[in-house]
Formats: sequence, C-alpha cells, structure tokens
Amino acid sequence: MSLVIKDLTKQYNKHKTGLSDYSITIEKGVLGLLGPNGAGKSTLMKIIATISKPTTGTLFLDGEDIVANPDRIRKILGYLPQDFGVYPNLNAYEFLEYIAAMKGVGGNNLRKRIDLLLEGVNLTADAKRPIGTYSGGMKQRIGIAQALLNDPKVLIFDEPTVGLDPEERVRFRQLISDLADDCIIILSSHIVSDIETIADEVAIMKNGKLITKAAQPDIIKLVEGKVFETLVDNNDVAAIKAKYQVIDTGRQKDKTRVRFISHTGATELAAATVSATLEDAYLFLTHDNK
Ligand SMILES: Nc1ncnc2c1ncn2[C@@H]1O[C@H](COP(=O)(O)OP(=O)(O)OP(=O)(O)O)[C@@H](O)[C@H]1O
Repeated sequence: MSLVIKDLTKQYNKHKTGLSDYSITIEKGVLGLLGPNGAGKSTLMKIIATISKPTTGTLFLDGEDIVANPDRIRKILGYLPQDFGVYPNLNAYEFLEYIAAMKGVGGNNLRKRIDLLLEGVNLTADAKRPIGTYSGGMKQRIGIAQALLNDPKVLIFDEPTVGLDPEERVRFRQLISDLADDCIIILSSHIVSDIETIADEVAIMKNGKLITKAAQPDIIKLVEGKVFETLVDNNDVAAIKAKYQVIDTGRQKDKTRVRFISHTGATELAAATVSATLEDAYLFLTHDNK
C-alpha cells in the first residue's frame, strides 16, 4: 500500500497558506510528523482524511485519485482529529456503537470488537459511565478507540498523546506497533520523544513545507559530529547563545551545562562532541536561521 502526494498546496486565504508544493510518498509503517506550530501537520492530515480539499496537487492511494474518489480511502480510514469532540451523555459503549453506525460497521462481532478496543485503551472499567465525566486523557483514549473501530488500513492520529500519562503513552505505543505491519499510520506530535519511540520514519515540516523525510538514523546523521556540550560559568551562557544554536541548558552545581550546535567546532570553549539525538536534528532543521 502506498500513498503518493504530489505538489500539494492548501491556500486558506490570501494571507494563509497551510501547505505549499508539498510532495511525499508514504508506505506501510509508522510515519511521525514533526513540526512547530503552524507547520501544516493538521492541514496535511485533514487532506489525507478527505475532510479538507487541496487547492492544487494530487493524492493517490495505490494509484487511485482520492481527491476525485474520497470514498476509496474513507472505507479504510481511522482518524483522530486534534479537536476531537465527544457526546457527554453517552457512555463509552453507546458512543462507540454510534460511531460504528456512522461508519457502517456492524455485524455479530461488533460488541466483541468494542470490548477489545476498550480493553486496548484501558477503559473497560469506566465503559458504563457518561463520557462527560471522563478526564482529558480518558477522552483522548476513547478517541483512539473510535479511530480503530472499522479495522482501518490508513490511520491518522493528530496529536494522539496529548493528555496521556506515561503509562498510557506506553500502552498507545504498543497498540500502534501491533498495527504497524499492516497499515499506513501517520501521527503528529510536538513531543519529539513520542515520535522517537513510535515512528519508523519521520517527516520534519516547517511553514507548510517538507524539510526532510527519512528513517530516524538518517535524520540524526545530518547533525552527527555537530552537537557539543560544555560546562561554563552561568555568566558565559549568553555569549554562547549569541554565537551558536543552543539546544538545551541545565544547571550543574554552580555551573551551566550547555548543549549546542556548531558546524566548525568550538575551539574557544572546552566543548566535546556528544552523540546526536532526533531532538537535536529536529531543532537544527527547523531553526529560523537555517
Ligand atoms: N481554517 C483555517 N483558516 C485559515 N488558516 C488556517 C486554517 N487552518 C490552518 N490555517 C493556517 O495554516 C497554517 C498551518 O496550520 P496547521 O494547523 O496545519 O499547522 P500544524 O502544524 O498542525 O500546527 P499545530 O501544531 O499548532 O497544530 C497555519 O498558518 C494556520 O494558521
């Protein structure tokens, strides 16, 4: 299965561009979308979910035009939007039955499927109380369950880990990795460590454009050898910030540990290269002076 997106542009109005000449090919497995606010992640996901139409450009799923024939993807789609709304008076069972009816999912196995999904998102014990009484994280988990109702082959999760506690993040990761062999899974997050642990490939976006898409090790390679750490007096941090892209700082007794990027080394500082992470690469690639 492959989703081929070519030269996609979404112009919301004269001044607002959601995506600009965006091309990407997405295969089976988990693709993580990383990008700062307004990068165009939700816009891309809405267009793939056929909620929104591109201004120009094409999307083909296994060779079929999904802008012209949205039903082709809708039948096999699971989608968790960023602003997922629930019906507060329904309990989890009733809500999932309602969504199943909307999606045309039925049959003898529906009850069993709902039970399995509720178990998968750890909501079995709370399934009979109104969703309006749920915490933010529990609502997010019912959102994840509804996206999986129709046994989808294309799964789109916009910020799925928002509101989830660490234990539930692990559970979500497990759920996704069980599905990844068989599906295209696209998910966005602001949290680099979430993407790092879930995604096979990462697409880094900024200002409606794709900066790069590759397997994680290949993205990290782009900054390997350029990431340094040094321990300096607290008063010296500002001078380093003025000269280099500082990724992170942390207090260490009466000094400050500074992690920064340099293309040419930093011989004036007693700095050593350290092994790069996805977060280093992400911050480097989306830095304003890039
Ligand atoms: N309905 C809309 N009308 C006008 N402009 C919009 C609309 N939706 C999004 N935009 C603009 O399109 C650009 C991309 O927004 P989008 O929501 O896709 O980014 P994002 O990467 O998902 O951001 P975030 O991480 O904040 O959710 C932004 O400049 C945004 O203001």
